[in-house]
Amino acid sequence: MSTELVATIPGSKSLTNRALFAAAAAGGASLIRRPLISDDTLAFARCLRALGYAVDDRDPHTWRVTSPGGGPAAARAELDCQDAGTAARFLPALAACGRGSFRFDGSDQLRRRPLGPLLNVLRALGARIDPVGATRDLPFEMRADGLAGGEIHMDAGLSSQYLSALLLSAPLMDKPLVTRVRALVSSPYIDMTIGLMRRFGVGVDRRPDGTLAVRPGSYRAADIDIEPDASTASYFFAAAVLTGQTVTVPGLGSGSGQGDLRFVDVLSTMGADVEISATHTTVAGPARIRGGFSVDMGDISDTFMTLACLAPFADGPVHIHGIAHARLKESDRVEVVARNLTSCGVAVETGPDWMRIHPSRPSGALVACHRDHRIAMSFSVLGLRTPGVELDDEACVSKTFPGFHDEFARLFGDRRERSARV
Ligand SMILES: O=C(O)C1=C[C@@H](OP(=O)(O)O)[C@@H](O)[C@H](O)C1
Ligand SMILES: C=C(OP(=O)(O)O)C(=O)O
Repeated sequence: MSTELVATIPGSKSLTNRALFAAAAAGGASLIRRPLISDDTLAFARCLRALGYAVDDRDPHTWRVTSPGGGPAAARAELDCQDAGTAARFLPALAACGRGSFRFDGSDQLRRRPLGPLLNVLRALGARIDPVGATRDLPFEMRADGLAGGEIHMDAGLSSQYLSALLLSAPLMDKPLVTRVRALVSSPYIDMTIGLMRRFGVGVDRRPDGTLAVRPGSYRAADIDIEPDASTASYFFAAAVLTGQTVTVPGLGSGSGQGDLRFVDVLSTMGADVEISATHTTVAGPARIRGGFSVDMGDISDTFMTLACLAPFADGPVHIHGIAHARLKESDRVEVVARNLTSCGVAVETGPDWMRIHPSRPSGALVACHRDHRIAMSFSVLGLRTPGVELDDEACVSKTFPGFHDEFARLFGDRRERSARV
């Protein structure tokens, strides 16, 4: 019989950091309710403070951002983006709208991630950006004197975050910005950016030729609620499928602005019973997990690892494609998932932008997380039906969900008890 479990999922990282950006650029006081409190959002808030914005994150339920509006007031700042891709992509575009010298850096992991296409556009719009030392992108030194706007051409095949950064900063530019991009990956995040900007009073025109246009103007301070993180919810929905239970996530429903909620469509293909209402999403695990399908996860690549850890239990192979850009995240996720699945005795094949997982009976292994929160959380799902799965770095989940292991254990039992039951 299926037990109904209600998961408490913290706020969306992507919405929290976009809201922080817009609130900083807006004149007045904005309230961000139920923000995600994790390494990535705290790093973003600290960087905004370094740029001269007042971000009060003392109340865990409601963050308050107070700003005169516009680009940063600071004339000099050192920005440590830590591991946060959103900080390293969005904040250079904000800083470039100010006047001053800004040095950007991040962790070793972030230094390996590409920024080139975005930095080249910022240069073309007026920022001077020089690498520090022999590195490719981060760390770099920026001399900012405002951004001109105008029409830009960019390749967004490595990350959609470059385009989100330009759209978010566009109202602060001198002239209208028109963006013409090729090869856009992770496109639902652009819809999220446009939706969030609208909530702060800024419109983005979608033109029939596929370009996006934003006029100079002002963000309006807002009071917004952050919905639970859909990528994080994927581990709990996948756990429902693996354990044959029912998991509900309140607050994540049909009005969600997060593309990763589409992960539940993949679970439905696997036989799960899925209900998305206005107020919640519920996934009930099937009696048999169906495989034998191919799925393009290019738009929702943060959830491909969740699927890869569920796939060995399906009754046919699962082919995942469109995930080349997932090699450029916290780790080379295609490679790291394949190696860890292989260590667990799962038959896997990979190519440049795909992975095929064959039905297997996984066995326990020490999972190499590579400081990648999603590797830790995805393999925790595999561990629900695999005794002896251990993570070499449990703490790396703090990038997006510091309380992950507690919430997982509260719903599905402690790992050792689970192993004894399997
Ligand atoms: O804009 C965002 O908030 C994000 C966009 C995606 O990155 P890419 O566009 O690099 O795929 C996603 O993987 C990341 O977790 C968050
Ligand atoms: C890719 C991710 O993060 P970011 O790009 O925001 O660092 C992620 O959270 O999986």
